[in-house]
Amino acid sequence: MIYKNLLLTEMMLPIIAGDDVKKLDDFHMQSEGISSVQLMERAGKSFVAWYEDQSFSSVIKIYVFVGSGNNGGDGLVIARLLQNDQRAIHVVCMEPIENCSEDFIFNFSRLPDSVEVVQYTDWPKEIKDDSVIVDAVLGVGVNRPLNKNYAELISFLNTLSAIKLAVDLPSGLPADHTSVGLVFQADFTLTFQFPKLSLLFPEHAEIIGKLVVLDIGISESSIHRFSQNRFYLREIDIKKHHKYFHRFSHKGDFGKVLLIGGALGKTGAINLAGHAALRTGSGLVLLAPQIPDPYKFRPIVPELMVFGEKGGFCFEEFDSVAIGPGMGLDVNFSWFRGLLDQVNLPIVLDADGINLLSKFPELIDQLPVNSILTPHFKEFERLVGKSSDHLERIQRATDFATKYNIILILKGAHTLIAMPDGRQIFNSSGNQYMATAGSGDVLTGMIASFLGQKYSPENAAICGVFHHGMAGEIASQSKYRGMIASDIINAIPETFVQLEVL
Ligand SMILES: NC(=O)C1=CN([C@@H]2O[C@H](COP(=O)(O)OP(=O)(O)OC[C@H]3O[C@@H](n4cnc5c(N)ncnc54)[C@H](O)[C@@H]3O)[C@@H](O)[C@H]2O)[C@H](O)CC1
Ligand SMILES: [K+]
Repeated sequence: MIYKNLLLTEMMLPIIAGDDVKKLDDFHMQSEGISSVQLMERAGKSFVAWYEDQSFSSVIKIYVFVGSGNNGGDGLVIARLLQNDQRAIHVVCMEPIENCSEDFIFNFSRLPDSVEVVQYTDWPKEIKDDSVIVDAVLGVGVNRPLNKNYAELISFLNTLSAIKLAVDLPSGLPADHTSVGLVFQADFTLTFQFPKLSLLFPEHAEIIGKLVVLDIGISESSIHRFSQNRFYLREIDIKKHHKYFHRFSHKGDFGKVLLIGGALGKTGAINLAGHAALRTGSGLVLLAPQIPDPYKFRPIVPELMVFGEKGGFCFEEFDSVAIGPGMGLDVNFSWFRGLLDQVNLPIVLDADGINLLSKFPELIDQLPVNSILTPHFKEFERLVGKSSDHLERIQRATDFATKYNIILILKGAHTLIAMPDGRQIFNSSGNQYMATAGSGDVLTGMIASFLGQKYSPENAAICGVFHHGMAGEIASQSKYRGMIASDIINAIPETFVQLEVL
């Protein structure tokens, strides 16, 4: 355990390396006194429990493809548990049974006669579109490129429009790094206990489909023994990162936020950030648009105030400051350096605030400790250079966060929060509909709001990222691809209601 200052209860679900899964299973089995067959049974059961809840559970034909290891063993448990009078289950084995793992062989012997079994080499390669395909060929044990039969099978399955489910990992996908080869293309990936790192990579979006993490009863304390520095942020983690207010709390406790940005033509950005800050609970929000006559600026809602005074910002009057949304790059170096010189509390830096750091890298060192940077991939690339893949990108994010003692939020699907102590936290909330103009400005406003409410920078980052994703999920339930950033803002209050953070 490398983060000794954190209690187990303060930590999130660790994402452990594929190579450690076997060690984790062994440790768990020893400490809980259960056998590997029992653990495999739990994996199969959790898969089937999920399956029976899906709209496609009424499909009659199910094909289960099994490899020689324990992923294949899981497939056999699934085949047995799915079997009933209404369904026809076909198991296709990639290897001769005698070459398979012990637990595979045991579960093979438990298959009921009603399950039809065929060797891949004898299989006629026919599947109707109204079938379900369960891919239990390879899991975390994949250790070499696919041979001819495996490649042929996966290429064929990928052409079909049947519903495709991957057990633990889409076959062929390595657990911890980017795939370069052929991989099963799933509609759903049902992964056991914790998401494997590669399931969080944008390169694999097309092959993972919808990601579901199934609990198979391995305790978090067992998983923590193998934890390195990667965690998965889920709904159950959020409550403990929040502050609570009481009847006697006053406007000051909820914080006074200053948002600097909004050049001509881009004032919407601070409007969105400001509105989001209010909806996140800020007491007072002032917008400082970077236009010739700030008092001509019309805030999006009357609760927003405008900061238009000449002669400096008096940062000590504010509980939090965010710089960047819509600010533009037409900013002079000494003005920007002056801002960073004056401010002595952690700030949020977004968009053009980050682009300015790329333009004037000598200012990176001037960021107050624990400041929060929220780049998307392109802004991050401008800051640190191109990464060859997501694995390299997240490493660079961590290097940056530790080197400069800041929190770096790398926005995207499964947004990464890179902490200055080296932890990498991957977010679970959010969806594709959030990729819309102004979504990032909303996040900035939310994080600035939590900072202003005197959350620690770490908690402000965690709560901001999670609530933002959750608000996106809520808003998209009725808007789908027509969702806009303002819809995300309007859904923020509902996130607090659903999480019972009141
Ligand atoms: N705690 C858990 O998450 C549990 C996971 N379970 C499942 O077990 C697999 C891992 O099983 P393992 O036997 O270690 O590996 P695989 O089944 O993925 O594959 C190993 C098998 O395949 C051969 N192989 C490797 N690469 C290739 C290739 N390119 N082509 C052909 N064959 C290949 C290798 O030689 C082995 O023979 C995990 O993913 C879960 O699904 C447990 O059931 C419960 C606990
Ligand atoms: K699989």
